Amino acid sequence: MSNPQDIASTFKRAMSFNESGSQNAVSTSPTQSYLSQYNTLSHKTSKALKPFSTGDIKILLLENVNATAIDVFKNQGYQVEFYKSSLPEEELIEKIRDVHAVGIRSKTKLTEKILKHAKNLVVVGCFCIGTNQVDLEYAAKSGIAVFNSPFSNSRSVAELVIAEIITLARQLGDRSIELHTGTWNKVSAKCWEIRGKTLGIVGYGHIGSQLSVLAEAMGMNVIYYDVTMIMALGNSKQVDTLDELLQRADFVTLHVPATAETKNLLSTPQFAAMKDGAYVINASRGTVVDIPALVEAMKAGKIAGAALDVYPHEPAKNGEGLFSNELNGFAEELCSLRNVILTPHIGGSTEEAQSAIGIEVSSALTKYINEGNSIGAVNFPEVALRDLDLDQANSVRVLYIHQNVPGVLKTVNNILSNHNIEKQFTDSRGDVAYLMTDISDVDISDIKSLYEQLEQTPYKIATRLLY
Ligand SMILES: NC(=O)C1=CN([C@@H]2O[C@H](COP(=O)(O)OP(=O)(O)OC[C@H]3O[C@@H](n4cnc5c(N)ncnc54)[C@H](O)[C@@H]3O)[C@@H](O)[C@H]2O)C=CC1
Ligand SMILES: O=C(O)C(=O)COP(=O)(O)O
Repeated sequence: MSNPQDIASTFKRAMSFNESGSQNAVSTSPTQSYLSQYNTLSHKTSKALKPFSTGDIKILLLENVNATAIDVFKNQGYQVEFYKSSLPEEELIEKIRDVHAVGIRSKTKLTEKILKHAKNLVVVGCFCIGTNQVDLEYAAKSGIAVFNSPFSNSRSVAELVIAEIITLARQLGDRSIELHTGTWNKVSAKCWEIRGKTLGIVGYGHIGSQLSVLAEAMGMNVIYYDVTMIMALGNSKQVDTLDELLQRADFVTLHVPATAETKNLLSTPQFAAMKDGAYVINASRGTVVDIPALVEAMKAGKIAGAALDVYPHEPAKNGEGLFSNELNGFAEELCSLRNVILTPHIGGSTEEAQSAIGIEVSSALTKYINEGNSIGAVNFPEVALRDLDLDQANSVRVLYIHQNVPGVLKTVNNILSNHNIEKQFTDSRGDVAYLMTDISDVDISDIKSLYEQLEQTPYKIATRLLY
């Protein structure tokens, strides 16, 4: 990973324009920006025509994103506004209006309704794995790139699940609650070793496969079901259907994303298909298990225990309970059941994971803001060029996001044709395309006109010039 502090310094030319377009020197003190850019997005106000330096970049961080991220952003000279929790919708709409980047975790929903108000937003950072909380398609069509951390908390989740397998098998939660409330209850009935038992993993991606290795090391047999064919690690075996997995597993654990296909992936028929006395673990998303159906299966004695880390409606901040959201109508019954472990979405909540995610996602955002590099974006064409050649006189990087239709490249290159094109790279993803071009021999007085011509092209979504 490149040192984030180096990123801005690759753009050493200290120039900017004021609103009348005349040239100004920008301070190059270590805490200030070296970067100048024109920036706008198609639906944004004319205010965005005012160029800014990195010191003008505003970052909104929600949900207690790790301090490592704040350090990375502050080292760039960005302005950072930080909140420990997610924000209510109305407040979020207010806060998101002016910012260039927003950092969230799994709780904050960035819907079309909210993103519509984000007039200057260039990039979203999900400081977690899941990106289901963001309207990725609307973001892409609005020229907003979204990044996440694909695996920095995978190990933390896998370790939590290992702990839960043993905790359920030995009824540790119940024994602990009993003794905390004064009852000595020494039992071995229906308490098991996990050695030799079968773990069924649904979703054999980063987390599922990591868990597979740990579970085998403890003597479990591992089978897994995934919609794609994936290489088996160790002695684990892929099965052809979810039903086969459910019929064979003593423990079923879910590691799939929240999609339309995974909604209620485990419901009444699936619980019925499972072994009598099997256990269920869900640390994926709250939509994946039909909790009322789970409650019924547990009350009937079919399922011997469950560990849930995620819920359909999670509280916005610490201190609130599951009961505080009336949509969680199942909460009371769930809490009354024995051998149920309920955790507040802490699968990825370790010091190691959070600090790694903080650095990884903030660095990706910084590279995108400062260089236009979109490699790793989850919703966006992936484009990068090597560093802008600073020895090259009067070079400018043109970042141009547009609708993916024929003829755009011709139009743009016509506009750029008075300059030497040093490097150019384009990529498309669905309806959106992203063109990055380094041009040289640009007289500084031409930049504004170049920008305005690009802005007037018919299929433009957003234009930024870095120089
Ligand atoms: N509890 C927590 O704190 C955390 C929860 N998560 C959740 O765990 C999920 C999985 O994370 P990763 O393993 O990193 O994701 P991943 O993308 O590496 O793996 C997901 C796997 O699920 C498979 N899959 C998708 N749809 C499926 C279906 N209908 N049936 C069977 N398999 C299906 C995919 O092919 C893929 O192999 C994330 O999407 C996130 O929602 C992730 C991190 C922390
Ligand atoms: O990484 C994920 O997808 C998670 O679910 C973890 O979410 P969090 O960062 O704890 O809000």
